[in-house]
Amino acid sequence: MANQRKFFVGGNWKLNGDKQSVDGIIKFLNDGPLDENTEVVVSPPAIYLDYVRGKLNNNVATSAQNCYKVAKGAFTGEIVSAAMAKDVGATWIILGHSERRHVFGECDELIGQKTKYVLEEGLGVIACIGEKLEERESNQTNEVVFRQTSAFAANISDWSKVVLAYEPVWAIGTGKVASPEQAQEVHASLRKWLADNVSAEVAQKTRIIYGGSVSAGNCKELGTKPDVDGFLVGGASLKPDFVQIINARKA
Ligand SMILES: O=C(CO)COP(=O)(O)O
Repeated sequence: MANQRKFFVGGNWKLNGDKQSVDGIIKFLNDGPLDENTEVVVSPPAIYLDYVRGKLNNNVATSAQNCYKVAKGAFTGEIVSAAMAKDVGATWIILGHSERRHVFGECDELIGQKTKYVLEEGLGVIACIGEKLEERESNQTNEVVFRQTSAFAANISDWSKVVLAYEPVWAIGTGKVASPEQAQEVHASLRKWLADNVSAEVAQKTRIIYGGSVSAGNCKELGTKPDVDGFLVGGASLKPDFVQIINARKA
């Protein structure tokens, strides 16, 4: 029996775009057509969240790429809290992205605190995990992704608001996509981890999406795997190819 999980495709724009290019992305998303069976979320740089929400059709949700762990206060230079993202119409926050962990030094503890706060604000969390190349090569993939998932899980009371994004660091922005078998293997292990450590129901219902060099060319095959419930897309989400990725499961 096919699973009941709705396919989920997120576009993480990272630190890219200006009003002109953002208008181009909004146009191809509004023109679509987008598969109604796919939940679509785009994550512009925080400064464009309000602008994008104002122009984008309602069949695409918006997300911040990160946020601080409290709603407001004396945190000069922080760019967005979940409360502020919510105020401009966002419904999701990406947390624990590889670039937050490895470029900006965010640790599991801080990511966990952010997770708790975002869920308390009533927003969804796209919870990112993934191993580095040397960790994969020394057979530590499961150990790393289980540790990262566990730090999220300790702060999650309602898994219906969470999508788990497996993004192997070696595949991000490199053009080296995980094979469908590699993605399926880790996703299946993560689902088993959820069954063993959270509950069978959460394991069955939680979307586990794949990120790392997803393209119009490789999305269909990845999307045939039973535990791949969608994608988190970087570079290709800035191009019209993103529509093909959203429609990956359409015949
Ligand atoms: O980091 C990613 C999405 O969050 C993946 O980026 P790329 O699709 O550019 O490899």
